[in-house]
Amino acid sequence: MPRYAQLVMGPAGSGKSTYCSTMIQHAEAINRSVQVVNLDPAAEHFDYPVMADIRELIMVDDVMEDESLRFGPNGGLVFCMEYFANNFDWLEESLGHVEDDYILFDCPGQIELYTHLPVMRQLVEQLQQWEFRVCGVFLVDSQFMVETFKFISGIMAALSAMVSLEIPTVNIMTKMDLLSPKAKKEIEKYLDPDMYSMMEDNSVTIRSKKFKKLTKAICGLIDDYSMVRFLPFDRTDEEGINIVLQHIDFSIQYGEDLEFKEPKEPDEEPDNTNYDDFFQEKVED
Ligand SMILES: Nc1nc2c(ncn2[C@@H]2O[C@H](COP(=O)(O)OP(=O)(O)OP(=O)(O)O)[C@@H](O)[C@H]2O)c(=O)[nH]1
Ligand SMILES: [Mg+2]
Repeated sequence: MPRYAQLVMGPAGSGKSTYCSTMIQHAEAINRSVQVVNLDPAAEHFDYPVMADIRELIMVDDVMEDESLRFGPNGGLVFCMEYFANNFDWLEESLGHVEDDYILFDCPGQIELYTHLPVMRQLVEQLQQWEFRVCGVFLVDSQFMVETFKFISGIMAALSAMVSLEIPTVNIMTKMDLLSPKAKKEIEKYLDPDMYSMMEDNSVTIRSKKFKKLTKAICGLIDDYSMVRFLPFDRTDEEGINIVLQHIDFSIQYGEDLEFKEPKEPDEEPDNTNYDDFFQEKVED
């Protein structure tokens, strides 16, 4: 039986930990068992119960205080994640092996983890070896997405995670509840974007010819391959949260192995319908 995982990623402060705790509450409300693993060695506080916590293995503060290492916060985090990648047996032990597990991994916010460092990919490969079906969930703060160029850079970050991890990914715009009604209307066009027209709308503001060409090529790539779409995430909207969860479940085929219930026989069908006779008559005609 497969197990299921969501890798919750995104830039610092994009709402990863809040997403995890919202999902846990939602899962409880719909009577589903979902658990969270904290993979952020610098996490200070989060308001969900954890199944495992990377800080039991290693903490950024300890690494920074170490006289021989002398790391700052970002170098310290990279060191921690590399240490984690060399000690996956800790994770295996913490996860145990429960069939049909559904686990959210709350990842750190350093963007370099998703662009060029190998640790997240190693984690994905390891989880797949443990029979997990993994879905990437890439969060971007909607507050930073209401302008075309910010939007393009958000998309590029999501794309680089998708390309480097090679797993199905669902992109999410968080903190929708903070947007004004006007900004909400404005952001609709970014949820299912038409990159070509977006580029046309804004090309007046680009002065450099070279930069214009490059931006156009990037927009074309994104549009031609329909690579990035965003789902809105408002933590106060149960229905919206359910839609997000359904998209993720679909991408990892959650529920496919659940027992199928026979549909009820329709009442209106007469008991004495004899299909053999029906077809027999047709043939004879
Ligand atoms: N109003 C509102 N605030 C949110 C939402 N999601 C997150 N926040 C706030 O944004 C801040 C950062 O949220 P976190 O969930 O800690 O973000 P994170 O991505 O886990 O941050 P790091 O782990 O530091 O990278 C917190 O103050 C949250 O309360 C949301 O959907 N709505
Ligand atoms: Mg967090």
